[in-house]
Amino acid sequence: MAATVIDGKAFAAKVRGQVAEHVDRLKSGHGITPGLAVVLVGSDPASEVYVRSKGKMTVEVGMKSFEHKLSADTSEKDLLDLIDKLNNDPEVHGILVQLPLPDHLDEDLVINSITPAKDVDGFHISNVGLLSTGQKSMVPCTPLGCLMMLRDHHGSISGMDAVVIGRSNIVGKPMAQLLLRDSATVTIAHSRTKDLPEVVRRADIVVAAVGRPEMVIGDWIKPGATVIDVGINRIERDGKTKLVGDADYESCAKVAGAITPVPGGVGPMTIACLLANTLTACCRANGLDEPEGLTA
Ligand SMILES: NC(=O)C1=CN([C@@H]2O[C@H](COP(=O)(O)OP(=O)(O)OC[C@H]3O[C@@H](n4cnc5c(N)ncnc54)[C@H](OP(=O)(O)O)[C@@H]3O)[C@@H](O)[C@H]2O)C=CC1
Ligand SMILES: Nc1nc(=O)c2c([nH]1)NC[C@@H]1CN(c3ccc(C(=O)N[C@@H](CCC(=O)O)C(=O)O)cc3)C=[N+]21
Repeated sequence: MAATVIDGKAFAAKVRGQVAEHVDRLKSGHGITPGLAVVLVGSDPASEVYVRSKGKMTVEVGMKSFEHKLSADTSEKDLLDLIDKLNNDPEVHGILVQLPLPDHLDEDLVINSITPAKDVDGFHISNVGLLSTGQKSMVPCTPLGCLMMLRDHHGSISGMDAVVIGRSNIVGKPMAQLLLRDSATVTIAHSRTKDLPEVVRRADIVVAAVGRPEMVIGDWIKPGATVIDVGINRIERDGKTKLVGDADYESCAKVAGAITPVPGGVGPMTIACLLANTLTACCRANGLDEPEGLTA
């Protein structure tokens, strides 16, 4: 049986529709417009495309979008000054600093200078600590998007065996925390994991966040398992540039019960969750009820 394709693009459109309804209500009922500031340092073409599409969708759901493009040689002080300004700007409810930053900038220092309440990426140490202790926090967008799709597909993931491949601070680790919070039995695999195929074969849920094109193959997948493919890799094939995930879609889809495609899976959900987090941040900042179903 071929796997069910989890349509992240359609799901993301639905989430953005819900966000837009809430934004409407905030505007008409309270005279408040949520605002998202995105900071891009340097001119990586892939990042520029991504920042532009975020800006477009931010405006589409009725929010204010503030884009700050800084040159690649921006000093740490100038970047920190900008973040300080955004931290204190009442029109800005969410701040995202596009990663990775150029090498001369200290990523941890920069991220931790964002006011936790405006940290819509959920990368600030304070949000990381809150999430891992089960307290209310800002939840990282990519893992949140993955969790929404898993909950939607399975109803509950309680008691399921989940393997997360990758242990980065932005995807792997927060993903594992969220799966654990929903009572999955979680294994985190990484480059030092012994016999990765065997570890993956035990999983009812496989989240691939490795950054290696089509590394996870069908032979590793337990029949009927759900494959969530976080990978975004641009590769050359037949003289064309192509976007592929960290899972080999063709072979995995033959064995899995459900799978997310690339493009059209986790990526669009990430942006939808960024908008949902901005809405949540705006509601919290104004002492209003948080939108239901849009937070973890
Ligand atoms: N769809 C979306 O919205 C997003 C997609 N991405 C994509 O997700 C992927 C992962 O991103 P990110 O977490 O930032 O990547 P990182 O490079 O920060 O982390 C990759 C992780 O994969 C592990 N790894 C690398 N090679 C292997 C291997 N051969 N076997 C097992 N584990 C391995 C690394 O292990 P170790 O720690 O031991 O080095 C590391 O923990 C990328 O393709 C990225 O483009 C990222 C963010 C958002
Ligand atoms: N502070 C920070 N937060 C991030 O969340 C963050 C970041 N930095 N740096 C880069 C990564 C990557 N990322 C993506 C989000 C959406 C798509 C996405 O929408 N992808 C489309 C395709 C886009 C295309 O065609 O290029 C899809 O998968 O369908 C991709 C990648 C967020 N990241």
